[in-house]
Amino acid sequence: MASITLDGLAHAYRPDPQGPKDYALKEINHVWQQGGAYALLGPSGCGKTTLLNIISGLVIPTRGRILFDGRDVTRLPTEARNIAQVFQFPVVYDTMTVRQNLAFPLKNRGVPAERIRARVEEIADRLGLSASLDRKASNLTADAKQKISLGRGLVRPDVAAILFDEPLTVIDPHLKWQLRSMLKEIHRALDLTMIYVTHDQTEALTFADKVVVMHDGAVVQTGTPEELFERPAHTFVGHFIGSPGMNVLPATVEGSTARIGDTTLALAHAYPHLPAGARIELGIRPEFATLAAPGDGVPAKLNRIDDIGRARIARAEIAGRPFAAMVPGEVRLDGSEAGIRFDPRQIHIYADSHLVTGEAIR
Ligand SMILES: Nc1ncnc2c1ncn2[C@@H]1O[C@H](COP(=O)(O)OP(=O)(O)OP(=O)(O)O)[C@@H](O)[C@H]1O
Repeated sequence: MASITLDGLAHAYRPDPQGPKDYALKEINHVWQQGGAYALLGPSGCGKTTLLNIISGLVIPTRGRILFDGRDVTRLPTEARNIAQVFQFPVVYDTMTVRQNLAFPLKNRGVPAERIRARVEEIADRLGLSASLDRKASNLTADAKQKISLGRGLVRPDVAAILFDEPLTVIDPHLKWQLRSMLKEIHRALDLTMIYVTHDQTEALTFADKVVVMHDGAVVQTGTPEELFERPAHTFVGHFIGSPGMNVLPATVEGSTARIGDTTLALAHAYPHLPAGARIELGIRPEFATLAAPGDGVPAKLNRIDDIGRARIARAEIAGRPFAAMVPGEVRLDGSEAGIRFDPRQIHIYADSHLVTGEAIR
């Protein structure tokens, strides 16, 4: 296992990149700590695969270096990097048994037979494959085949890292949660550095200790699932994580007050140094905004109420912008006129999409 350092890494597919828009991956500096469980999360086209391919050696970056335990591997081919990869679709040898498939990466490296047997049985046990060890892989379901692929990625104890590229795509939805928790257990037990690429926030947040969120070729936040929820560093993180995502409204902020339309809100912090000319927005998660009667809080137009089982969510508009808020049991409204109360401690202020840290109010 190794720590992996991305040092000033950037990549453009075109040969003569001029500005940031020409880069599929904008400059990134990051350290994946040895033994960490990471997710690389972002929508399609944000640059996840490009970054994964740079780590695995399939793509040589336009700029910057990649270091494994301090050793520069930027120009080393995949075979020389000592990493394991698990892809979206199963990669198994159909003519081999499950046992032979799992043993393959170890046999290839000349590991003694007894150690292979013990390791294969351990990994099979952890993935729930023990009963099929001596069956031909060809007769198994797509789920079981993908478990074999995962097993082949996990079987070598000496890899620098294991890269998972959307590994649960073919897995039946009701088995996904089970495999995610298996992977988490395996991570805890085996001290492996794992990087898990996905566009699915549930997969990322349940698997990873640290999530790296990418947007438009750039890393916009790296944090624990709690940090991403409680303090989104970028409005994109607020939107992308959470269901529904964070509400974002244009606002005018002066000191410790914010104006939305004609309403003034008191903030829990002061913002005396907002950058001049920046686009200022206020963000608040639906969990911290509550539907209320007209005249209470910020005026809103209520469109509908969704019952999502654990809660009821008001779908409303504030100053013409969509806004989601919690519906308390006691609220009674006639028609669409409503108010929305904000918890001031949970309001975030953004300048040009980036979080601004407030100061204590004197
Ligand atoms: N070989 C390539 N040549 C040119 N442009 C590419 C190439 N591969 C990717 N791109 C572009 O680079 C950007 C990032 O793509 P990338 O595949 O890394 O994103 P992603 O987040 O992995 O998306 P997905 O989840 O759809 O695979 C996209 O705009 C894509 O069109």
